[in-house]
Amino acid sequence: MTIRFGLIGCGVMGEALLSRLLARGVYQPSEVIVSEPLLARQGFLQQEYDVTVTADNSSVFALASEVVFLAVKPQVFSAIAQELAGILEAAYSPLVISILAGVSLSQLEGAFPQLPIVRAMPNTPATVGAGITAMCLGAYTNTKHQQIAQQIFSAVGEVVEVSEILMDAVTGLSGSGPAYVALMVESLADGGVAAGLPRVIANQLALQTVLGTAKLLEESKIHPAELKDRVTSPGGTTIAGIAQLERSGFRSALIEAVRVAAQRSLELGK
Ligand SMILES: NC(=O)C1=CN([C@@H]2O[C@H](COP(=O)(O)OP(=O)(O)OC[C@H]3O[C@@H](n4cnc5c(N)ncnc54)[C@H](OP(=O)(O)O)[C@@H]3O)[C@@H](O)[C@H]2O)C=CC1
Ligand SMILES: O=C(O)[C@@H]1CCC=N1
Repeated sequence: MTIRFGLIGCGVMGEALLSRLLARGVYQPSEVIVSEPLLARQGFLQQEYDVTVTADNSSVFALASEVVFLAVKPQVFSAIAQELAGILEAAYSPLVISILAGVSLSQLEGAFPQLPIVRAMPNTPATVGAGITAMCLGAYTNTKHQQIAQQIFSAVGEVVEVSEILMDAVTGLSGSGPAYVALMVESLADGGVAAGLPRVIANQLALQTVLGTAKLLEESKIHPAELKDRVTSPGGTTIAGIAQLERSGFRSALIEAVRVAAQRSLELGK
């Protein structure tokens, strides 16, 4: 079978995408080639997913007919672009999808001249099919490329299309956001332990509180402020907790976290 999908860099996000694409049957293992530098990691990926594995990024470009998906760290982007520059003319003209934080369409189009490019920002809940991806389309893309990217990211969750100028803000919010939420779950559980709960129970209560609240907001479509008001009894426990959160700058901390992460995304592309 022809190789249709090439993945350059199969770490946390690459593997999350790969496993779901295979599980959903978007690509068959025989249609996929993956490049990874470490022998041990190559062995694992080959065994686990039965895909073709290589250490040579140029083979990915030479063999993948439909999509080349870049999932390396932004810091190695220029090295990879240099490495691939020589082979681009001889290869197919695959759709290049990049999930590299901060790396712009113009940088990608400079590295892969005339190729259709999609810049995207998924997030780690993609691993369980509950991610959200924002994407924007490069100058050489057409409807078919848009559909391919939609199909790939739909396999791991929701997809929104945004203009490129918003991609750094997306990165600061939904790209990095799972880490903020994980920190919150951990801290809520720690608070429970501080208040006397056994750790296992505290972890379960914290996780389900975040999950349940997200589900309630999603299904009821009520504004978060309204939900907060519904929980907050006059003179009760919740308003005491909220007053403390406000004294500690909780909202401002989250607003600044997203803003600073967006700024960092912008810097990573420089
Ligand atoms: N983690 C996240 O939540 C998200 C990450 N992203 C973006 O996804 C990209 C990947 O992030 P993440 O998966 O977390 O990072 P990882 O470090 O987990 O994955 C990157 C992988 O690329 C491999 N690699 C390194 N150099 C090369 C090379 N020259 N050729 C091929 N493969 C190489 C690494 O191998 P080794 O480890 O041996 O160096 C590693 O397995 C980043 O650009 C990031 O901005 C986007 C959305 C969310
Ligand atoms: O921390 C990072 O740079 C990457 C991008 C978004 C999530 N992780």
